[in-house]
Amino acid sequence: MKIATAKQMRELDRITIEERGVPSTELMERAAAALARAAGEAAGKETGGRAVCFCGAGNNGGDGVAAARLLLEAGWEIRAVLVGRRYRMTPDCQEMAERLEKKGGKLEDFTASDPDFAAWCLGADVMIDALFGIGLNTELREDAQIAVHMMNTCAIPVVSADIPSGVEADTGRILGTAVEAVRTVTFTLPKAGHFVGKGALCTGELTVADIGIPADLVQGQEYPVAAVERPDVRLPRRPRDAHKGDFGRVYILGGSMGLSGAPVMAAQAAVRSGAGLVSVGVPGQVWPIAAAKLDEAMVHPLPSGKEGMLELGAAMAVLERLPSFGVCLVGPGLGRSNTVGTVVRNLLQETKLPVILDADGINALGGHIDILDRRGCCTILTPHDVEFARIGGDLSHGDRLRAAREFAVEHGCCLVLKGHRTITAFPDGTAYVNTTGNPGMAKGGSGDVLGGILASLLAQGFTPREAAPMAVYLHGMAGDLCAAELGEYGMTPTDMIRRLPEVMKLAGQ
Ligand SMILES: NC(=O)C1=CN([C@@H]2O[C@H](COP(=O)(O)OP(=O)(O)OC[C@H]3O[C@@H](n4cnc5c(N)ncnc54)[C@H](O)[C@@H]3O)[C@@H](O)[C@H]2O)[C@@H](O)CC1
Ligand SMILES: [K+]
Repeated sequence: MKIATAKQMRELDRITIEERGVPSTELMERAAAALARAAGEAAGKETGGRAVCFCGAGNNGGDGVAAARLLLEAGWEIRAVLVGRRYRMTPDCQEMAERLEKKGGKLEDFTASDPDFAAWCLGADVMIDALFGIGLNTELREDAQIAVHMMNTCAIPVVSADIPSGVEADTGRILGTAVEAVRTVTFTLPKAGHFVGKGALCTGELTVADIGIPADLVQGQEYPVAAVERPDVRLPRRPRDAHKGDFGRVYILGGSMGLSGAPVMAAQAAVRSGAGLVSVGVPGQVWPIAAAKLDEAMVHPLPSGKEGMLELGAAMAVLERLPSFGVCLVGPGLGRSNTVGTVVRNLLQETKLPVILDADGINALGGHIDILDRRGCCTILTPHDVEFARIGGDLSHGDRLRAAREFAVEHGCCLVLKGHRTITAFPDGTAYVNTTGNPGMAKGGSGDVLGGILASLLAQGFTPREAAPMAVYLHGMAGDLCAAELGEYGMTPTDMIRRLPEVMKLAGQ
């Protein structure tokens, strides 16, 4: 699903109002209707409930005031409070306050210390958060912070208008504090803040309401960022006359003494996600272990030193084999040493094959990012935050989406920034945010499984743009199946590999 920026939303609203002649209050009424409906659903009541609406002075507040009126008309007891200055109210917010008064309601001033109001709130069925939407641009001030605190500390469901107040729409950063909603009703298109950063944790269940922005306008814009959801992932039916050569050859370079499981898991994941042939190169000392664990994948020993890590000669041995492969995954369990780093860098410089760099494969680029820059062919990096920092990624501003996109553009690579809501960014500045996965996947070995799935999809002929977001989604889906069956604590990456056939089957339907 496409994701719009706050700027794009403002522009869509503006054109609709100024050029298409749709009154802004009409848009607001539709937004309010969706909001009021969601509030009723969250409360489990169509009528007779009690709702508190916290409204800001901007148009997000206007949505809240209008929703309060709609609930009042539907037989609810409501209290709507203005958190902000009356003289700052936008014309549409004022208009909605007048419409509320005409129906016998009132937009009161929010008084944080009013015990009667607090007591009334405690008896509410639902709270509506309409403090700030896409217009939020600075940290919340004290009165707004108190209102957010009230919403977050009462055990009453909160429904947010457009985006939980306090969440920065384009980044998901929290500006001071933010509402933790059970539901968010956004308008026209979702925003990045619903999916990334802490904003993703505040959003609750997200619904997107059509408020009457003309479809041609919505479709006429380019949206560089999208969320990957179930309908976006579809595996084609395999040709009936296919043979194993049609589904590609994956080469995996990994393993070291003490890290023999990583290349094994990557290879098993590659096999389980459909690769035609999988070969694994590991240091000689690790070879008997890896070979004993792998049935379908073919394992061969590479020159290795005393510590069970690759020796310099490994680079040439691998390079001789690579021409018959479609993709090379470098890194799972390689370990860190100067020699390993040199082997990885030699490979990157010499092969024209698409390379996925994971784990210690990424670490080998620390201080040598020029090698990535000079690679004229496809390189996909799959770092977590620490690995990302080692190769110069900057997350200090808290905007993961921007960091990933900037890195991919600057270095001309595909970057898969792993974590909650993994981001996949491309050199043209586009990016995808994943929506599957759970904390049960935060275990050693999980990344090896992702590397294997990604290598497998690339070998099967999917382009990096197709393969990377899809691999991340399928990996998360396997994790979600495990969490549902086994729970987040006990599930393992090996369990995820076992669920891959089911995941691939579901994605093919
Ligand atoms: N006609 C339109 O443009 C529509 C707008 N809609 C709603 O309007 C929202 C956008 O409205 P606005 O642009 O008025 O902005 P908001 O209502 O999101 O924010 C209100 C205003 O508060 C000020 N502000 C920003 N940060 C602040 C802070 N920390 N403390 C105090 N004040 C702060 C800003 O000047 C901003 O304009 C959307 O999120 C959506 O909910 C919807 O009603 C649909 C139609
Ligand atoms: K809001």
